[in-house]
Amino acid sequence: MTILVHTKADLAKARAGLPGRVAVVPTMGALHDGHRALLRRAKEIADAVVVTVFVNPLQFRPNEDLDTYPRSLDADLAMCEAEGADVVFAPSVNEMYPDGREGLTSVHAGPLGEVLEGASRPGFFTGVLTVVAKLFHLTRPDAACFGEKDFQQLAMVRRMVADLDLGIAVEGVPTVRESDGLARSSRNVFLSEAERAAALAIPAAIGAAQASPDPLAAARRILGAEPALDVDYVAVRAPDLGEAPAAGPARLLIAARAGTTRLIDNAPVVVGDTAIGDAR
Ligand SMILES: Nc1ncnc2c1ncn2[C@@H]1O[C@H](COP(=O)(O)OP(=O)(O)OP(=O)(O)O)[C@@H](O)[C@H]1O
Ligand SMILES: CC(C)(CO)[C@@H](O)C(=O)[O-]
Ligand code: BAL
Repeated sequence: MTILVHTKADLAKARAGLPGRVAVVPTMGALHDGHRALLRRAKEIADAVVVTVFVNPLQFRPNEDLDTYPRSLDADLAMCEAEGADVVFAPSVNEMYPDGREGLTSVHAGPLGEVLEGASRPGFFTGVLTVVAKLFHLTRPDAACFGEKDFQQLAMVRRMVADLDLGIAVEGVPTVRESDGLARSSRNVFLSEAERAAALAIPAAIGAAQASPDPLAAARRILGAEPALDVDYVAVRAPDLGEAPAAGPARLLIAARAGTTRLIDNAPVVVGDTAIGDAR
């Protein structure tokens, strides 16, 4: 049976009763099959699983979708129950930030926090890392599961855990997709039929990039052919998100807006592999 708690005090009591190794799955709720994969992985690598459900205001800019972000705690709880999670921590904003957010001590994200998502959403990674650090302290996990869909976030959490010697095993879970290739995302519910059709240019760009010795050009070509998609960035970087290699394994990362909905995706690619044909 899954225990639902809303306060840090009740979380501490529930945590004290958990046996063995504990894995945490931090989420913003509106759980879907991508989250389900994280819950299942957590179950495999630990004896007990804590899920956090918190739409963190600290990582939203004033013009972003904090107020409209989907919230569905009852359904989230049902999924956590079905997947055998032990505890769900769903705090209020006041519980997490009782002294408000002005002047809050925070985790500085470093240079990697300034590029890609960090360039498009200034302050985003400070907001993410600060709340993740708080959630780690509150849940005291041995392991934590994050999705590769948010690839830069996964890299930044790994970096924080290493730099601050947090001693938590960070587990990356591959991106779960719809049958047509679109990455599962809580924000997909906002897409109209036409926007959703346009969004398919993102997995199409990934497919073309993976089949080309010049992944960036191939992805740009596909994205550029979809006028209903407003591309924020398309980039090839090293697998650790450093500078792209001249040749060899790399990561393609895409962010684009379909209507007002911002979508991100990424995948492994190989730069300069002349053995693979270019799908023009
Ligand atoms: N399709 C997916 N496959 C694997 N992991 C995912 C997927 N979608 C989300 N996750 C992971 O779930 C965790 C919680 O993410 P979050 O609650 O923000 O969901 P989300 O679908 O990414 O929402 P949004 O896309 O609106 O930001 C993160 O570690 C995220 O990477
Ligand atoms: C890690 C996280 C739960 C922090 O709010 C959020 O960024 C998310 O859901 O990916
Ligand atoms: N999934 C990352 C959280 C966000 O977009 O705010």
